[in-house]
Amino acid sequence: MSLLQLTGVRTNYGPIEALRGVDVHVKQGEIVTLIGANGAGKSTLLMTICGQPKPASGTIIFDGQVINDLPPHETAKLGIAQVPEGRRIFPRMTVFENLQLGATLGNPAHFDEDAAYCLDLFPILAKRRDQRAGTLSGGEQQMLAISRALMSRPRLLLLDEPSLGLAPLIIRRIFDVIADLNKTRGMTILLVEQNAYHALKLAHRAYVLAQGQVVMEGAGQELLANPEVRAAYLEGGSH
Ligand SMILES: Nc1ncnc2c1ncn2[C@@H]1O[C@H](COP(=O)(O)OP(=O)(O)OP(=O)(O)O)[C@@H](O)[C@H]1O
Repeated sequence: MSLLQLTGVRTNYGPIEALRGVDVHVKQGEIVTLIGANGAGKSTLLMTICGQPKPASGTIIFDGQVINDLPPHETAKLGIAQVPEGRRIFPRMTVFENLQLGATLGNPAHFDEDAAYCLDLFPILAKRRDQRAGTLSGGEQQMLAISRALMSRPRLLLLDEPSLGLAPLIIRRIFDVIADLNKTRGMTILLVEQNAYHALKLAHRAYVLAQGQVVMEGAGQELLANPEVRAAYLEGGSH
């Protein structure tokens, strides 16, 4: 059974139909990637799962429960954590305070262990522990955003364009960590990426979204080798 199952999901912004009947599922322990051009609806899909905006129709089931009508704080309580595009860390708070905030939904008994885990995962954050988050580089902020999400021990991690605007070396580190979280912690991950090469390489399965609809799906490696995918999303890209 899938941990997450979207069936016929439609999401509108007023007259704009951002999702037009999307079927996507994610099984426990999988990395699933969504790729697609700007405006295809990828971010809307992640946000709809979290509860804002709400789907106009269709069904979203998480661990056997229909979550269509749940607001973001309720989906977060169920174990869905999102690292949004643009990171949205708290710039005036320190690195450590950001981690503390991320842990508010978690079990306080796990705090020390989880903070140590994150600071070990990204040693640069340990160095910057008492520094205001707004003074970090883009890559460090992304590492903090991922760490903050991990502090609640999510059952499903949603990552929206984690490589956006980062240098190639940092991108590699971020993708290594995503792979490692999945391998060593069994973390289930739904990843939205413009960087299709890295994202498809990493994914067990992937979907291509265009104009609010799934137009292709398959194993990550299969889509990576697909001539249409290569022409549309890979050739000329930086990887
Ligand atoms: N808050 C909003 N209000 C109105 N329209 C929106 C809003 N957010 C997104 N849209 C529109 O919904 C459609 C899907 O946008 P979305 O951001 O989900 O796409 P995306 O695939 O994530 O693109 P990008 O890679 O540029 O973030 C686009 O037509 C976009 O202009």
